[in-house]
Order: sequence, then structure tokens, then C-alpha cells
Amino acid sequence: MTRPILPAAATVEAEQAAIAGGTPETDLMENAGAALARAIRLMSPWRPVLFLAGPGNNGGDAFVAARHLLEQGMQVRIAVTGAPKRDAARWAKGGWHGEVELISEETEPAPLLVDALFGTGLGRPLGEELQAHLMRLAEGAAMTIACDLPSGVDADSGEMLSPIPRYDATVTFGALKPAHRLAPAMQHMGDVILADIGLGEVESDWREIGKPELPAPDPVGHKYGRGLVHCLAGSMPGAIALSAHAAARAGAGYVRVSTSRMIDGLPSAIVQTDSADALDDERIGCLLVGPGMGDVPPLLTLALTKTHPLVIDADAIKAVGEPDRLVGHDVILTPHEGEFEALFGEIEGTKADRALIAAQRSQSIIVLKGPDTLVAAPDGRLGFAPPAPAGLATAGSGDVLAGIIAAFRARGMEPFEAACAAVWVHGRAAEVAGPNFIADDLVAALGPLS
Ligand SMILES: NC(=O)C1=CN([C@@H]2O[C@H](COP(=O)(O)OP(=O)(O)OC[C@H]3O[C@@H](n4cnc5c(N)ncnc54)[C@H](O)[C@@H]3O)[C@@H](O)[C@H]2O)[C@@H](O)CC1
Ligand SMILES: Nc1ncnc2c1ncn2[C@@H]1O[C@H](COP(=O)(O)OP(=O)(O)O)[C@@H](O)[C@H]1O
Ligand SMILES: [K+]
Repeated sequence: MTRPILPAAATVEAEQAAIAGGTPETDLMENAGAALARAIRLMSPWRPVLFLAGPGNNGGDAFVAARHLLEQGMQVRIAVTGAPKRDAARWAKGGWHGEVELISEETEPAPLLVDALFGTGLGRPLGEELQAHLMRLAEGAAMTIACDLPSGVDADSGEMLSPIPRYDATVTFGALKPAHRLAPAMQHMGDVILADIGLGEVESDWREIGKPELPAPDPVGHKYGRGLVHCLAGSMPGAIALSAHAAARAGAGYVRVSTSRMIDGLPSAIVQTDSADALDDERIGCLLVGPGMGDVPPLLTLALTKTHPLVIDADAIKAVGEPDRLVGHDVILTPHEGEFEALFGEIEGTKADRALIAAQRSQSIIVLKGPDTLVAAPDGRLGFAPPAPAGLATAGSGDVLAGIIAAFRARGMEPFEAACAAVWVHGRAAEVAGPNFIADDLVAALGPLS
């Protein structure tokens, strides 16, 4: 199962629906606090804990968790910003019979800090003083855990409204929020643990990308049944060579490259051809254009005269011109931010909003790459990549991703599913490849993952 992701307003709606369905808000908070306490005990069964509790329900969760931990014999302190302002939070505070400190210079750090100052209700940057206390107390702790979200993070955009520490873990409730998987906030979250608090099955078109189920080779199938990927080489053939190699290692049964001159270093299993007819082969499961295309826009034009499923990457994205040129074609586009802006211009909104608007305009699957890669479909589905090693910021790693997508598409996967699966495999290949890998090492790591 992939984990659902809900923006802050939709989270409130899901909570309201549960309340309307007969689950009191205090039950949701009890479940959230109990889950937070369980996560704390699993991660750190003995460290004395300091909870920082804010005025809203995020702070309420802290009072519930603190009660559970105290009952289990742990050393627990709570420091607050002031009195609770929400009914459920007042109820939670009422169940706490220990002392309550006011957050100040006098507040001593503890080995484990739990930040329950603000969650989805954060509306503005933390005040300077409070922010300084948060930093100081986090620095003084051996381990830090955020309740729902690190305080200072905008739940929907992943922006940091004020600086936040780096947490070891973040425990969230019901569904992930976009910020758990968007930069820059995602780099501060540590492990993101999702707790069930009784909202029932959370429905969302937005999900974290999980381990894919890749189609197994048909035991009586043939090479074309496993997918024929056809690549168009341009003026810098090294890039398409990486893509073609990646497609082959990602399980395509046949990989072919159209090129006017022999490309050195390609495995012999990859066929090189200069025949124009090769493009009319009906067995082509996916046509890939863009990596190393250079300034040769006719290659994209040629690709768009064919009806094969397409992956359009790199230089070819910039050559598209107008997004509606792609409408009516079966396209997966794989821009990084620069290529995205070149094609779609500046679009207002969060990264999630922008990816979805671009998918609508082009009627294509958009893989908007970066440390927080998103996969958007015109029907509103949105996949958020789990964190991947920053070593992926290396020349040619995007070419490898394009090749994997083409292989999965040619193997018969639906375009959105193929793109999500490829993003997942690409990230795991980077983990397997170890530190300081080059794009070729990513290709070598693909076999066992695909
Ligand atoms: N609503 C529910 O049913 C549930 C909510 N839960 C928790 O409730 C949280 C959301 O609670 P709230 O909506 O009360 O929001 P928060 O607890 O995030 O905080 C909102 C409060 O802080 C104030 N505030 C916002 N930004 C501030 C700033 N920079 N400086 C000072 N004050 C600021 C607001 O005016 C408001 O009073 C979630 O993150 C989650 O932890 C959980 O208990 C599960 C159930
Ligand atoms: N800091 C990062 N953390 C994780 N992944 C990253 C990071 N930076 C880039 N990536 C990933 O690396 C790949 C780079 O692709 P791209 O920008 O097209 O590079 P190139 O053109 O050199 O191949 C993308 O899949 C992107 O999501
Ligand atoms: K918090």
C-alpha cells in the first residue's frame, strides 16, 4: 500500500467527516497522542522527554502522549507557549496531572525533545524568541521528534516559514501532508511515521510512491512482449547511450537506437540502426527522444509524427514550444525545474499545484524532477517520491531515469504507473550504488531492482 497524502484543508475535512460519523474529536486526539507515545517508546525507550506544546491541537497531542509516557514510568516534562486555545487541547491538558512549565530561557533541555508547538495550523513564522528556544532545546537534545510537522513548516508547500532544526523522526496522523515529501522541509523530517487515528480509509489521489509491482516476464513470452524501446540519438550520443543501457537493464526485451554514426561503448545487445523505416515498427512499445538531442528539433518533430507512446526528456522538452502541441499524443515528460519553466513558463502555486496544472495543459504525464520528484497525471493523480540520495545530482542520472521509464512503459505499464515505478527504482538504485556513484553505476544497479 502506498501512503495517502492530504493538504492541510483536506486533512481537516477528513477529521470533520470522522467527527460527523460519530468519532469525537477528543478520540482522534487520544489516538494521535497514544500513537506519538508508542513511536517515542519504540525509538527511545528510556530517555527523559521534554515536550514543547503550542496553543492548538498539536499541543493537545503532546499532553496525551505525555500522560501515556508518564503512566509507563518515563521521565516527562511539558513546556508550553501559554494556555490551550482549542477545546480538544483543553481536554487533553485536563488529563495531565504533572507540572507545566512556560517556555523561557530557564527551560532546561532534555535528552529527547518532542516538538508539538504547531502542526497543520501554522499560519505565520514562529516569533523570534520561540524559534530561538526551539533551536536551543533541539541542540541540547540527543534525539528530536516532531509531532505531525516540524514547527515552522508550511504543510502544503514544504516551505519553511522560519528556520527549523533537523529532526530524527516525524510522527504524522491519518495521512502524510505534502510538506513531508517536498523540499526544503522534507530534508528536516527524519523518518516519517504515519499513525492511524481512526479516520478510516483515507481517500486521496495524492500518494507517496511505494515499491512497484513490476510485471513478471511471461514464461512463454518473447523479447518483443517484454517491450521494444526505440531511442533517437542526437548530437551528443553519450546521453542516449545511458538511457538505452538503462532501458535494457530495466527489463526491456529489445532496445534499439536510431543513429547516423556508431555510438561507442554501447553493449552489443543494443541494436544501432540508421534505417528511417525502423521508426515505423509497430512493435515499438515506447519511443524515447531528448537525452543528448542537442539543438536538433526535427528529431522531436519526427517523434511526434509517430503514434508510439513517447518519453520526452531533456533538450526535446525545450523544443516542444507550446504544451498543447502534445495534446492527443501519449506522452511522459521528464523536466527538471529549468526545462519545466522553459516549456510551461512561471506557474503560481506549490510544486504540487504546478505539476498538476502542467499535466492538464499538456495532457501528459509530468515527472517534475528534483530532490522532491513529483509525478502528475491530467486526471489529478499525484505521486510524491520518497527521499532519494542527493548523489543523484550527477550528470546523466536524468538520462538513466528516462530509460527506465521507457522500459516500464514498453513493458505495458500504464503511463502514470510506469513513471512512478521508474522514479522509485531510480531512487533505490542510487541507494544501492553507494557514495559518489556516476550515472553508469546507477545502470549497473538496476538489474536486481527491475
Ligand atoms: N483536528 C483534529 O481532529 C486533530 C488534530 N490533530 C493535531 O492538531 C494539529 C492541528 O491543530 P490546530 O488546527 O489547532 O493547529 P496547530 O496546533 O498547528 O496551531 C494552531 C494555533 O496556533 C496559532 N498559531 C499559528 N501559527 C502561529 C505562530 N507562528 N505563532 C503563534 N501562534 C500561531 C493559531 O492561531 C492557532 O491558535 C495537527 O497538526 C495535529 O497535530 C490531532 O490531534 C488529530 C486530530
Ligand atoms: N538533491 C537531490 N536529491 C535526490 N535526487 C536528486 C537530487 N538532485 C537531482 N536529483 C534527481 O537526479 C535526476 C537528475 O536529472 P537531470 O536534472 O535531468 O540531470 P541530467 O540532465 O544530468 O541527467 C532526477 O531524477 C532528479 O530527481
Ligand atoms: K510540531
